[in-house]
Amino acid sequence: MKTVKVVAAIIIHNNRIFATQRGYGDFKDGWEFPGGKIEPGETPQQALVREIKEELDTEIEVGDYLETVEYDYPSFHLSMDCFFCTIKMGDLVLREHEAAKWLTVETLDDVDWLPADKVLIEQIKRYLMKH
Ligand SMILES: Nc1nc2c([nH]c(=O)n2[C@H]2C[C@H](O)[C@@H](COP(=O)(O)OP(=O)(O)OP(=O)(O)O)O2)c(=O)[nH]1
Repeated sequence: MKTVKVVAAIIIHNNRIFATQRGYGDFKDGWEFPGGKIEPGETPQQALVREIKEELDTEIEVGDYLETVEYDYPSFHLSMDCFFCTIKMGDLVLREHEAAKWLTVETLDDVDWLPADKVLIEQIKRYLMKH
């Protein structure tokens, strides 16, 4: 099975996390962390800065690494590096996503996360409670 290498931004602001809803494709309407595929020659951090600029017209600072999610979808294996990020400049304009929400520890479970993301949610809650 082919492996798709992805990087995802857990954007944090005032103790809230930015979740986005996919606007197209196989996972349309699922909720995710913004990001995308790492291109050849890029570090995960460089890919993340590029993706967030493209998708949300915003410059981010990539901070703490959380974990790499390994997940088998029916047609590919996903390997997704996840980093906490903060906003340097920009207003998170939705250029590709159909919706977005700022979620708190209490509301993090309220959206329908993509299957691979579910394992991350408990960890993010713990992180938010510690910081
Ligand atoms: N960005 C992101 N992708 C995720 C998450 N969870 C998850 O399973 N994925 C999957 C969905 C996609 O198959 C892949 C992300 O790649 P992508 O954002 O470049 O996907 P895409 O379908 O838009 O691909 P493309 O049109 O650019 O080829 O990872 C997540 O939290 N964030």
